[in-house]
Amino acid sequence: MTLALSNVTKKYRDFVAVDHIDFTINRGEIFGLIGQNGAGKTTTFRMILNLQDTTEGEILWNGESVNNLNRDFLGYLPEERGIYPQMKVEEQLYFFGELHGKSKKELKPRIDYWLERFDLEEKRKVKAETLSKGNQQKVQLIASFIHEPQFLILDEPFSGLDPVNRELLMSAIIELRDKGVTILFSSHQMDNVEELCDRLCILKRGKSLFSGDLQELKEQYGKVNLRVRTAMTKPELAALDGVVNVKQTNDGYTLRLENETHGPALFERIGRGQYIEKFSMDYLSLDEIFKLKVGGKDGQNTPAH
Ligand SMILES: Nc1ncnc2c1ncn2[C@@H]1O[C@H](COP(=O)(O)OP(=O)(O)OP(=O)(O)O)[C@@H](O)[C@H]1O
Repeated sequence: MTLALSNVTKKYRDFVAVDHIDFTINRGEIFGLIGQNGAGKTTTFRMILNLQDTTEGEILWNGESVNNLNRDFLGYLPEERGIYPQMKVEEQLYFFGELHGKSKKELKPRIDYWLERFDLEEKRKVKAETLSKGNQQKVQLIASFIHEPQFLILDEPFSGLDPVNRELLMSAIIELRDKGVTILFSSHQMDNVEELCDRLCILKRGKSLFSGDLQELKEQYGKVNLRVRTAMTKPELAALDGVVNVKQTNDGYTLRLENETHGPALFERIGRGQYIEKFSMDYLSLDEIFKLKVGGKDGQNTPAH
């Protein structure tokens, strides 16, 4: 159950929206596709969904071109939300399940389960338009996988959700993954990508800047975030050897280092042999790496060591 993109390219006349990208997503994996607005994510989804042709390259599901497959193997939660406002919640879910060839009998227990799981049981008989935005989103998410697809594309599934619903969705997505569903996930909120994905692809203007393991990406940059609580002032910290910049936080300072080899010497200098309440060397967050990579000229920004 593998999705494999090789050399996938989409041109609109002379404009290259997706430029020779490659990645593979394995069964039971959540794979992140990230990039700024216009980077080519939706175009990539549309080619996987076979709603658009590739200009070059191929997209295979278990070794077969997606062009030759019936679309029932996949589910899609698009970024633009759309449910039928006049339809009742449960009618809506039956409708989407039946579109993919499932019977009412097959759908009933799944609909019961997911409405209960998403705290929507008492809303099942109400029209979708009367639901709050977050509840509409939960219904749309259920609709995207009610036919139990093997492969699921989730585009910004968390936008507009409160923290409790975010957690609910997070655990539902993990549950689907654990059942063996292959998931392609996109979000502009990097903390969500970081929490869910082990592997990812970063797009910039259609080109892949990175495709692979998130931990390996972090290791390329090293533990260059030093979080410290100290009586030293910001200018004093900024003047230390190996420190690129200093940010004050509500819990001390975060120092960006040239590279992690400066750690021991900084520990000596900042601690001065005294007890030190907080001194931790951390990897950059995905959000920080994304800004460095995508903000770099033509994506050529490389780690500082
Ligand atoms: N039908 C089209 N004709 C011409 N250009 C298009 C067409 N569809 C998309 N594009 C262009 O292709 C590029 C990639 O668009 P795409 O929608 O894939 O980006 P995205 O990464 O999904 O962005 P967002 O995060 O804003 O949703 C953009 O520059 C867009 O203007």
